Amino acid sequence: TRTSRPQRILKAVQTKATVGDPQSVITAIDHFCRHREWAMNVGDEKGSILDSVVNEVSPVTVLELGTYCGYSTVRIARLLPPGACVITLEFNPDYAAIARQVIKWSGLEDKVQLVEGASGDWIPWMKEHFGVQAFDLVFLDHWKERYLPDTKLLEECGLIQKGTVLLADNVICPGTPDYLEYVRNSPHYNSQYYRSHLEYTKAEDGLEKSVFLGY
Ligand SMILES: O=C(NCCCCc1cc2ccncc2s1)c1cc(-c2ccc(F)cc2)cc(O)c1O
Ligand SMILES: [Mg+2]
Repeated sequence: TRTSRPQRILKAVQTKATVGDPQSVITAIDHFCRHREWAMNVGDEKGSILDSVVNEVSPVTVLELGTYCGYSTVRIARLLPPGACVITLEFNPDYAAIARQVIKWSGLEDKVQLVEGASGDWIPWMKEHFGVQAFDLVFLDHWKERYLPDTKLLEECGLIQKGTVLLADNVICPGTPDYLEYVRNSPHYNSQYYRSHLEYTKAEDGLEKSVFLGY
C-alpha cells in the first residue's frame, strides 16, 4: 500500500538530514514540504517566530499540544538548555510513531517526552504523572476547537501561572475565533498577534502570544 505523508516526511529526513543535527532535520522537512508535498508543520516563517518566543521565554518546562511529525518539537527542543524539556501530546498513533523517529534522528530525545493521547484526558494528570508544577510555555497546535477548552482546563489544573506564555498556531487559518476572543478580552492575559503566513503558502495566518498575568 501507499506510504503515508508522515512516512514520506520521515524518509526525507533520513535521506537529507544528518543524525544529531536538528537544524538539518528542520531544513529537510521544510524543503520537502515546500517543493514536494505540503504538510501541516508550523513551517519556517512561523517557526522563526516560535524560535524568538522560545528564546525570549527561555522555558524550563514546555507543553506542546499537537506533535504531528515532530517538526516544531525539534524547533523548540534544540533551543532548550540542559535540564529543560518539552512534553508533547499527540492523539494519532501513526503521527506519534513518525515523530519519535524524527526526534531521535535530531538527537534531542533526552529533551522530549512524547505522550500519546488526547489533551483533555492528559492535562489533568500532568502534575501527578510528570511532576510538573506549571508550564513556562505552551505551544497550541492541535485541534483548533480544543484550544479554548484546553486553556481553561490548564488554568483549572493550576498548570498556568503568572508569566506563563501561551503561543497558538493557526489563529487565522484554519482559525480559532473563540480562543482569540477569550485571550484578547480576558483581563488575565496580555495578548499580541504575530502576523505571518500559512506554512509554505501565501495565505495569511499568524501566531497569538498570550502572557498570563495572574489571577
Ligand atoms: O489541524 C491542524 N492541526 C491539528 C491536527 C490535529 C492533531 C491532534 C493532536 C492532538 C493532541 C492531543 N489531543 C488532541 C489532538 S488532535 C492544522 C491544520 C492546518 C491546515 C491549514 C489549511 C488547510 F487547508 C488545511 C490544514 C494547518 C496547521 O498548521 C494545523 O496545525
Ligand atoms: Mg499548526
